[in-house]
Amino acid sequence: MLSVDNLHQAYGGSHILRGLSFEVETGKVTTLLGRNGVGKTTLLKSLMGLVKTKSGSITLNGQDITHAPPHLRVAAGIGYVPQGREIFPRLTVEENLLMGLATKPGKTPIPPRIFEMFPVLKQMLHRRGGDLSGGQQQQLAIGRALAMGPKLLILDEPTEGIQPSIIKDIERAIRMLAQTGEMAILLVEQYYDFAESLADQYLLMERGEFIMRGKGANMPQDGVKAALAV
Ligand SMILES: Nc1ncnc2c1ncn2[C@@H]1O[C@H](COP(=O)(O)OP(=O)(O)OP(=O)(O)O)[C@@H](O)[C@H]1O
Repeated sequence: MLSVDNLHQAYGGSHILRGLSFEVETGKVTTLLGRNGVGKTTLLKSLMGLVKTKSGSITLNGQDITHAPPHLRVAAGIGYVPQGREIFPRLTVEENLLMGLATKPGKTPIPPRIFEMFPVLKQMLHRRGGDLSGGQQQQLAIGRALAMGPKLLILDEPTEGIQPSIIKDIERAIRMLAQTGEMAILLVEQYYDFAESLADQYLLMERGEFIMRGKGANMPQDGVKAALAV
């Protein structure tokens, strides 16, 4: 589905991503773990075309998108939930969700599944995004990314600063989305238990390189938690 080959990226003189290669499969959750500042967000930004790739390639469903601008990557089927959510605070919940449909023909309805998954968005449809709690905003950001029916859903630390009950709702939603078999999910996470519970495949990053990788089910025996804590 998504295939990344020998990806390098640098900010000015500082080399951030060092030869990353991996695949993300449809119907599966791939979890990317690593401590603060190792390059996780930079990798996601490279996948979205928000920072330039120095060398290597990014292929989505056989299409080379290494140098494609962000809007074409969205049109090609990548839904992105950025760190810190970045919803539009002055727009209503409904307007935020409609923004997610910008690549679709006018009058395309908001998929009802979003409201089934996150009923609070229906209840708060006409409230301003900025008036929602952090957890509700995270649900809104995920709903907005889902509106256009992505083939690849990328989530950057969706549990950051969120209360435990909403973390459970988000976990359930991600598992359900993977099980539909309609999309691949790439999840960046520092909250180990959440990451382990969802991962089909894991990648552990340290200073712009993968230092461990494997099946999600092997995370405990591979000692990923301890490696993260070092
Ligand atoms: N625009 C930028 N210009 C220069 N350096 C940057 C820029 N953005 C990030 N960096 C540096 O690149 C490195 C990787 O940052 P990145 O945000 O990708 O890490 P991260 O693993 O996502 O961390 P976190 O979990 O804290 O978000 C850090 O050393 C950071 O200071």
